[in-house]
Amino acid sequence: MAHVTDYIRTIPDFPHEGIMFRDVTTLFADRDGLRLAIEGLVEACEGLQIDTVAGLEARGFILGGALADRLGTGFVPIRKKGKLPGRTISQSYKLEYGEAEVELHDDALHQGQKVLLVDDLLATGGTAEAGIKLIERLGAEVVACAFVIDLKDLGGRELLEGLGHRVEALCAYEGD
Ligand SMILES: O=P(O)(O)OC[C@H]1O[C@H](OP(=O)(O)OP(=O)(O)O)[C@H](O)[C@@H]1O
Ligand SMILES: Nc1ncnc2[nH]cnc12
Repeated sequence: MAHVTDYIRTIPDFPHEGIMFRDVTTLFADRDGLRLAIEGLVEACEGLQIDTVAGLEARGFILGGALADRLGTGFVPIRKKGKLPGRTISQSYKLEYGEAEVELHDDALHQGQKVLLVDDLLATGGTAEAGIKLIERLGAEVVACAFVIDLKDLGGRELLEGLGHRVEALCAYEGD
């Protein structure tokens, strides 16, 4: 039986020397691959009590929109700085190959709302942690963080679990 890793391409030295870039465009482009990813995430998150799905730009939008539809919720985008038109809150963070800032509309979530946070890939966990901070600053609660890929060597799972969060991932890479 096929696995999501069958559809994920590795491109060495992108965007910098030494980075093994796990490219999910080939997963998303294939109808069986995309379905495997969405079905896997639905299965991993089934039974969770959630009110909405939040996705991290950009690849988390592709998965998050489909997942929200399948789980019967709306979708809230957490965007890179300067993209959201309304009043925002923002959070800066470090990632495997740089620094960035993400934003959330300040009325996108409300007190007590239960949120599933989705992205394609967990590396250092910096992006997800920034997303969690934004969600929590609006008084909402992150019920779980779901990813297709866990880059185990980079410690993202330990970071998020250490903060008390449930982490779901469909596949892992280590030992690059
Ligand atoms: O766990 P971390 O170390 O934070 O890294 C993971 C993040 O890095 C990638 O996004 P990237 O910032 O490259 O943006 P993109 O999706 O817009 O390409 C990936 O899609 C995650 O969002
Ligand atoms: N190695 C990697 N491949 C793809 N996306 C990433 N985001 C952070 N690290 C990454």
